[in-house]
Amino acid sequence: MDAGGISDLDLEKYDSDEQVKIICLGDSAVGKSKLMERFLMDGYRPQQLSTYALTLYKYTTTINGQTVLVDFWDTAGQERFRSMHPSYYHKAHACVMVFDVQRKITYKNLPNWYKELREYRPEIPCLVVANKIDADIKVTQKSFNFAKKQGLPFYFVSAADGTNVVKVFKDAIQMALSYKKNSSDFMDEVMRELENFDLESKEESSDKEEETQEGKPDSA
Ligand SMILES: Nc1nc2c(ncn2[C@@H]2O[C@H](COP(=O)(O)OP(=O)(O)OP(=O)(O)O)[C@@H](O)[C@H]2O)c(=O)[nH]1
Ligand SMILES: [Mg+2]
Repeated sequence: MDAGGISDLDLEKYDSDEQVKIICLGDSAVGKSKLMERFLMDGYRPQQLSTYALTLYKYTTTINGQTVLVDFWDTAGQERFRSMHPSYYHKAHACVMVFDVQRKITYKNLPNWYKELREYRPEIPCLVVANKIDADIKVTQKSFNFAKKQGLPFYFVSAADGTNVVKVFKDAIQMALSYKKNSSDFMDEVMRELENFDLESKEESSDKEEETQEGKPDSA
């Protein structure tokens, strides 16, 4: 894999018709990287290491005779940070949100990830993915209602044996493309405008004003 240069992080490119950006969210160790690797290389190497930096996985496909370049964005250690840098969401066209069926807490955290996603990208398609079903196939009989409640597509998958992995990512690409075609540029325009504001000013105004010590003489 090429190391990639700074141009890989040039977000302007996502304005062109044939490029889409798909992000992946979810707690640490749910299998985000393994799912992408499975899809892209159609191989699976169990590995304990987690990814500590941003990884861009590049994928090229042809849809309706048109070449489409897909960038899958993967980042790691998300659990520790609880939230992502805004540029991770910027100009994303679809999101794959992953939890681990073997660890309930990763399912319980989905609403947090979803809330943050919607703060930055109110409209993009979001696919909910229950990973690691190979470890216990019976979990597919359990109901995970979060996706249904939010009206999101839901998939049982396994990066280990490949179940539904291609389906999820192909669907994600399709949805990203149709989002890009059909969404009015209006929302992106608004987001761009908002980003010109100092993001912190939002926080300041919602915080209670700190008491100021200024001008107070030291009491001796
Ligand atoms: N049994 C099983 N194990 C899996 C599956 N997918 C991933 N794993 C294992 O789960 C662990 C975490 O997988 P990663 O892909 O590194 O998880 P991640 O979500 O990218 O984690 P961070 O990079 O830390 O955010 C690894 O040990 C994988 O081998 C799966 O489908 N089934
Ligand atoms: Mg990872």
